[in-house]
Amino acid sequence: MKALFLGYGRMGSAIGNAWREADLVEQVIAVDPGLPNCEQTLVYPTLEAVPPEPFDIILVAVKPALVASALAGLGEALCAQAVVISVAAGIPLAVLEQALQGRCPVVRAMPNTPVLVGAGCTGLFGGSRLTVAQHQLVGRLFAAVGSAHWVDRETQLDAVTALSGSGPAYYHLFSEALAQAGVALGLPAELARRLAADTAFGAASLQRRPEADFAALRLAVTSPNGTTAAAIEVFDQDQTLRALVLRAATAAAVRSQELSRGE
Ligand SMILES: NC(=O)C1=CN([C@@H]2O[C@H](COP(=O)(O)OP(=O)(O)OC[C@H]3O[C@@H](n4cnc5c(N)ncnc54)[C@H](O)[C@@H]3O)[C@@H](O)[C@H]2O)C=CC1
Ligand SMILES: O=C(O)[C@@H]1CCC=N1
Repeated sequence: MKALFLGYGRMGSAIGNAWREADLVEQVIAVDPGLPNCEQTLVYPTLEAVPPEPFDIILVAVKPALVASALAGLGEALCAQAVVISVAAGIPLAVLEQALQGRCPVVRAMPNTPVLVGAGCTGLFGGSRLTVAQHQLVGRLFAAVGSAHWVDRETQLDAVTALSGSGPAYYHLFSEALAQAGVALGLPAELARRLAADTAFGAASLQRRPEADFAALRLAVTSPNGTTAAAIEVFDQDQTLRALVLRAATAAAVRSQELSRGE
């Protein structure tokens, strides 16, 4: 299987490298005017420079404002047999289909950066022209680099973006804050960083067990009148943390909706 990537920055290269390392695609070719040739990926500066051979998958991973123009330049020779996948936040199927003028079926995907280590999660929504075989292929491709989840309504992708698309950054911010707190409490910076990362990994591993209940996991750490209770009381005072998380996720979803209106 051959894959063409339009845009090979952080998200494009994370997916392309992961698919190639998992042997899901035999050849990855990218178009990216901002990159030199990568070690295992042939990178062309423009679409016109790509030899006119058909691809099975064409994944567009440019910034949302550039998606329509990047797709408009896709010639019949490249996309005659392809499924086009857009990972761009907010850009609606209707805009993607219009840019392609019906040349191929389209899927919207909202992955996240942990696809790079096979631990991503991706929300998917397919257009009406997608065949059952193509639906299965796209699901398999994203499941192979984490988990893949089809949503029923396109608008749900705004919530997926706010939760798991942007979500890794929330956890990284929390780890930054926790490591800084460790240093403030007297630990060497490297030890604080390591403890924060290992704690995030350990807690996530417990959360991913079948039937895991997040509240029960929290209570299992929280001895009555103990150290955790003292910290949780600060986080949960007047629902502070939960209210903040809701505000932050809502801001991300609203931004996704704005992007869909071209704002
Ligand atoms: N970074 C993330 O965690 C996630 C990003 N996304 C989406 O992925 C898309 C790309 O985001 P990032 O990878 O973070 O940005 P990025 O800036 O790292 O990558 C974008 C790449 O597109 C290239 N580019 C610009 N114009 C181009 C053109 N006309 N043709 C081909 N390539 C072109 C740039 O040189 C750059 O390397 C965005 O639409 C974003 O919404 C989706 C999920 C997660
Ligand atoms: O911040 C962004 O717009 C992109 C989409 C989800 C994660 N990064």
